[in-house]
Amino acid sequence: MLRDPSVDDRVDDEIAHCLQRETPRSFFLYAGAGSGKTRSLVLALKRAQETRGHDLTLRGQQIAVITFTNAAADEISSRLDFDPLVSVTTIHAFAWKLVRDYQDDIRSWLAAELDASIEQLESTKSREGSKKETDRVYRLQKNRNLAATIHDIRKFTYSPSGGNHDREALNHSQVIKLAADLLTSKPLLANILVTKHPILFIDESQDTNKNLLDAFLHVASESEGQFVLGLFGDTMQRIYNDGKVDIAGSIPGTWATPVKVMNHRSPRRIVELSNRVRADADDHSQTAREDRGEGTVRLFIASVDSDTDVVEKAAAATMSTITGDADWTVPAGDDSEAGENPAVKRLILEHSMAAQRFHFADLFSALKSLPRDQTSVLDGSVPELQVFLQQVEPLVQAHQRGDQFTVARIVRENSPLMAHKILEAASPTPGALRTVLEECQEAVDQLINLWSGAEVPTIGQVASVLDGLGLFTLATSIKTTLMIDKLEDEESPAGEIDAWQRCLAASFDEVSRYGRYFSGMTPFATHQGVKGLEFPRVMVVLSDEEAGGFLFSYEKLLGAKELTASDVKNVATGKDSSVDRTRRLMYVTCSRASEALAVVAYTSKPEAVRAFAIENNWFSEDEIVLL
Ligand SMILES: Nc1ncnc2c1ncn2[C@@H]1O[C@H](COP(=O)(O)OP(=O)(O)OP(=O)(O)O)[C@@H](O)[C@H]1O
Repeated sequence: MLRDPSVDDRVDDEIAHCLQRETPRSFFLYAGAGSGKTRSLVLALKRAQETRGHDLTLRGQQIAVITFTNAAADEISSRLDFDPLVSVTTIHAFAWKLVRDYQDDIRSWLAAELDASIEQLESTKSREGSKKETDRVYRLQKNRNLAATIHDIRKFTYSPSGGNHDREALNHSQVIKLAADLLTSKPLLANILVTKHPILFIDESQDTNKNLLDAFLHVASESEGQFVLGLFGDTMQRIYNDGKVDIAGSIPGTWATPVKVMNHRSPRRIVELSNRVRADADDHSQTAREDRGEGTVRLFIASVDSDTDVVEKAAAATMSTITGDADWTVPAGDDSEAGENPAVKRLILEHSMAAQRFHFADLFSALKSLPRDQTSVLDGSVPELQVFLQQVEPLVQAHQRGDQFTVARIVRENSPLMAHKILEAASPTPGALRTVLEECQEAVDQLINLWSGAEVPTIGQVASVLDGLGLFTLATSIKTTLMIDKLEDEESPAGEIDAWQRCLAASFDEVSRYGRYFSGMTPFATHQGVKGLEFPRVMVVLSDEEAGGFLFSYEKLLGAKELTASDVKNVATGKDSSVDRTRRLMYVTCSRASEALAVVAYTSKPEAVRAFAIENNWFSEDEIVLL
């Protein structure tokens, strides 16, 4: 077995060769988890800076890099000392920069899109009065209005950070589709791309929008010898549906296809498990570095109806005993709960599983029932809750640690009461100001008083006190809910108010926990959210029942549940099946661990999962613990 850590250095040399002016060649890098793809990407850019920087700059050309997130773009730019030779952007920003000057083309494209959409909406009527039908009529009208006036729009706009809903603003998916369509249909635009950016790298290419990726592949094939398209990524880590299935199968024979084999992140046992998980999807197998050691993996199997706190605590304790690493458990005497042990990253499939484990489930399920777009609920930015998260919570905490300076600052900066009282005092003499401060202090005391009993107050109790005192500004929906509560309306109110009533009935602790979870201050992360990251101790929690989705099924992957007829059909026709998707997710999660890995599987058939794990050589008998 090859275990020389520098074995993949030749891959970097091969990529550097592809970038030379005399021998430009597109390439697709085959590289699995932890193989140092980012390092190879940055190294390639650095070499291009040295060999071609001067020449490209003279011609006003730039190397372009497309990343998956803004954070990744910043990281790469900073590693290159923000050299203007390299333009690093997300896909949306790149697409818009490419097309924004072609306003007439944008207009014709949008007009054609609208016509197609109108035609489709006209031919798909639903039942009169149904939500679907109301929605259809609304969209039809909106599209007809826009189509009728599109020629009056002087300039189309787009903002990668979103938020602009004006008539002339394009949305995220339109910008991607527009760029893809124009790149394939307008040779001029493709020429401009190639002239401006003779080298284009795409990071995380497996999750890059398939239409746009196909457009870049088209440009690369038309401009061979003048343009280098470099694809980085790992097909086994494709986790969004937007990505292109089987990129590897679309790579022309003229491209370079270097392969990295070393995993620099994980110890031998974890690399071996990742190889096994991957083996049924393709034949890429990795080698672990000698100096990463042996590492530990365990599969804990529990029945679906188990108490998750008990199971996961027991799994962590067992990991601690086996590895001799005390960080798997919270030390005795530490008052943080087991679920909050920051040393163990717990990977859950859905936010609701974190809500359950981190105790904000009542609030979260109430928020999820709000009849609105769920984006803010699922990223922690629900506007109505910000007063609790940004004002009440820090104020109470500052008070509890005796930091009156911070309490005063929060009130001064945020309280309408303070501003209002100062205005009321006709001439703000020092005496009048003192009175204002005393009144504010009284309001703060009343708020703090809610925490003096044995019980933490509910969100509703806090809101009610704020409402009465005017200390901080409450959102209208919360004020309305409080008012309805006061009226003691006999009829159960529907929809939004009902959801807010349930939110207000939750303990204030839940809102703090909700805030901490979404600001990344807990050990929980979702399976999809940890792409690209690594942690020493990882606990992967598999629980289809709790996740409640239909896209993934660990029960099917682990042999506890039969494939459905459509799964069988998908497999037979080479289509992506739920087992394929789940296997990729399992590969991503397990390969995050750099020291030890615990997989906790909740299943309806513990024995079947155990048999599957042993038969497929994922885990040996003594690596499996039935809980
Ligand atoms: N040649 C190398 N020598 C030493 N360490 C390396 C090397 N390449 C990468 N590493 C280290 O290995 C780890 C994994 O690297 P990196 O995160 O870049 O891999 P990746 O291919 O992007 O992984 P993934 O696809 O799993 O997110 C990092 O800690 C990185 O610092």
